[in-house]
Amino acid sequence: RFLNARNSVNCIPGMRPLFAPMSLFGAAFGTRWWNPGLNWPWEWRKTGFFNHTHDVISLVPLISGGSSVYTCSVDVARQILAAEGKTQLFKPRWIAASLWGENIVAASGDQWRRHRRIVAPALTPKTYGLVVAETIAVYKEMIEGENWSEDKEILVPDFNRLPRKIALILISRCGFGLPMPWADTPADQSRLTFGKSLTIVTETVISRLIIPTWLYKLPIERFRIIDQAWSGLSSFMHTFLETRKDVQRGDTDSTDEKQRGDILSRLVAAMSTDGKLNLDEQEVIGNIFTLMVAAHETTAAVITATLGFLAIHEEEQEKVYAEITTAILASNAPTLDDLQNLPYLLACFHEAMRIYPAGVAVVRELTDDISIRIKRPIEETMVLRQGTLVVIDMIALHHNPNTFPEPDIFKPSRWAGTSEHDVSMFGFGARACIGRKFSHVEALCFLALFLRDWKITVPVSATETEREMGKAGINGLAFSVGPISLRLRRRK
Ligand code: HEM
Repeated sequence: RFLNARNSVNCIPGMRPLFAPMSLFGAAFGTRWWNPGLNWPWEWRKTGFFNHTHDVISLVPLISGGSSVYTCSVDVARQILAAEGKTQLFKPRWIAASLWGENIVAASGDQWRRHRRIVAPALTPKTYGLVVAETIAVYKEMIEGENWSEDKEILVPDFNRLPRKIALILISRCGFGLPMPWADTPADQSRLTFGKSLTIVTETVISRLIIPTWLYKLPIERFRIIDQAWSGLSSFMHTFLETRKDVQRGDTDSTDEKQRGDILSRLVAAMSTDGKLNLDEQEVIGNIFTLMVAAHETTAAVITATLGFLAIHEEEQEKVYAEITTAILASNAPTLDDLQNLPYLLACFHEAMRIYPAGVAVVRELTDDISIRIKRPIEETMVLRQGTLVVIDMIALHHNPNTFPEPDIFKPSRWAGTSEHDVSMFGFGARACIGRKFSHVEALCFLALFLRDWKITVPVSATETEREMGKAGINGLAFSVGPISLRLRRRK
């Protein structure tokens, strides 16, 4: 079995652990020398890929799980993903489709093209204008909801929960027209709210993929709540869908609703469209869920990381503060145009995302042989065989000293002059992130408001905070910094 598996990855050198990372035992044992576990790209970021001397390695498990090929090279990633849209690349089926229904993230080939053509036109300047307006509103709701209005100085433990809440509210309101409030308390105490259900569901996506469903039926309180969240979320989504269908059929008088043109409107409209741009109900549910998860966890994780780094690096924070006060001086609240005048803040956001890339792996299955040129350990052509599972390891790639010298150091200036379209943390080629602009607008607007009003510091030493951030891992489907505490001091 082992020899066959090794041959399937063309005998490329690499790791030979007992279990594949994405398998029940592999995930359960965590990262050990004999078991990479789910978090190995982070834990071994300094030494992986034979100390970054190899562009491509293989991972062949000795006992269970499939083999795969990993790359840490931007150049190799671009070569592989250049085949996107042709027939050689597929998303593995287990990625997301099995949980909720076919969707833009999980689909391949013509199916993917159909989903992308339906969803992409919903992300327009009108949407981004709404993101700015709602970010300003949610920021105020946060200050009131957290009772900070009168405070001069505040210590916020587990700061990570705030960006998570903000990002969830923003994608719900701006993408799906769901008026999610800051205070998320259920009318009926025995039921979970939509926000709580979605949070639990996103936190348990990976375990849901790995652990058999019958285990959740055991009389264990934690499993009962998880099960309740999954079934509750499903009925919430069907309700949203029915409501929006009524609106589009004209059963309600709300002109606002009818003119919305958001992601949900486009998905629902696709249900009554014939031909190539049609979606069935399960596909609409699949897309709602996937977009909500893809949008909120990623952006939230990077906002937290950005604030963590700026709290540690006061001199960078002061540079950003000077930029913010100049850029939004004229107005009390930033506009979409003002956000273009915050290049250094954007560079800080990108640098935090490079160190903690929220989209942690880009995974494809090859349906045909592909030849690639590699540089390390020697320049040569390498053939990746049909059937190979290829993982573009976004942590190794963004910590590769050959591409990013001194990769552990927070250095926003390294992004100076990079076009925002070329930022590798959002993926490559035809399937690069559809929400890049959404995430930029949301993050810049929130960070500008927050850093304009508060000077942030770390309550423990900088080294200790970096260590807290470094307890990073996959949270739901996004890679995210560990929980951090921040001290806020009002600027004026
Ligand atoms: C910091 C924030 C974000 C990061 C780091 C990020 C990262 C990524 C990456 C690396 C991919 C490529 C995955 C692949 O090729 O397999 C991707 C795809 C995608 N992202 Fe994002 N993303 C972010 C925010 C968002 C937001 C805000 C949305 C929605 C509004 C979104 C929706 C999507 C979708 C739908 C895809 C799949 C596109 C396709 O396959 O055609 N993402 N993202």
